[in-house]
Amino acid sequence: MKKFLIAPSILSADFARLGEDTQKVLDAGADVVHFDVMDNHYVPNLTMGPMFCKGLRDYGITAPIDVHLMVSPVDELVTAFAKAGANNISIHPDATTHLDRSIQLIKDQGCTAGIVLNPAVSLDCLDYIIDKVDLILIMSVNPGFGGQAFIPYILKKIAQTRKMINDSGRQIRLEVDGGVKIDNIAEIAKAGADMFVAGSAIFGHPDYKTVIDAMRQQLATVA
Ligand SMILES: O=C(CO)[C@H](O)[C@H](O)COP(=O)(O)O
Repeated sequence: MKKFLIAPSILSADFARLGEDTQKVLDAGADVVHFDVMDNHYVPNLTMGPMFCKGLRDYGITAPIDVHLMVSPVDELVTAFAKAGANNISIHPDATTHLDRSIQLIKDQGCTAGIVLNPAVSLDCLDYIIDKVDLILIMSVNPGFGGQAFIPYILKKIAQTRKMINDSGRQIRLEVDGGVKIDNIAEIAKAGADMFVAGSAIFGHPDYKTVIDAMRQQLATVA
């Protein structure tokens, strides 16, 4: 298993050329496609549905697609995104009435399952669900928009989550999303993250490879 994964958020990609831009960021060395789904209900923005995910597969994108559902309710879209080619689907505990059932639904659809915690949402539910998830996504901005600043108190939350994962003895990815840049990625990794979503930092630069290489150089300094 690769130690660190870089997952560009295509929320910041060129939507008029989504397939081409996604392939370009993968060719530049990205590991995973991070796919942000917003419903203008759970979050105040509206983005992409399952047809976009299928469109990327039809275009020829073969990399893992990591779907972050910022929607409520979740279950119908879980099924639709699994059919559309998602590999991982992550959901917010406060967006579904029956979290355990929704996590099981993701797995029954053949995907890995992630749980996402907004900045001020407690880690408490992990006590009950950690044995069933493959990924924990810690939001380091309030969800809804790219280009926001990393919230500093999240570093402590990442460290607390890392301890819970290590104590569980399970292989669980610890993903961080929001305000990840070249100059803070090492600090976020030192706190315990091993998967990094970056939207504006990568797609806002004219040369994606330069940013991804610089991020990997920073990660190489972390033991
Ligand atoms: O989920 C998100 C927002 O809800 C985005 O993935 C996230 O904000 C990444 O964008 P950036 O790297 O520009 O902060």
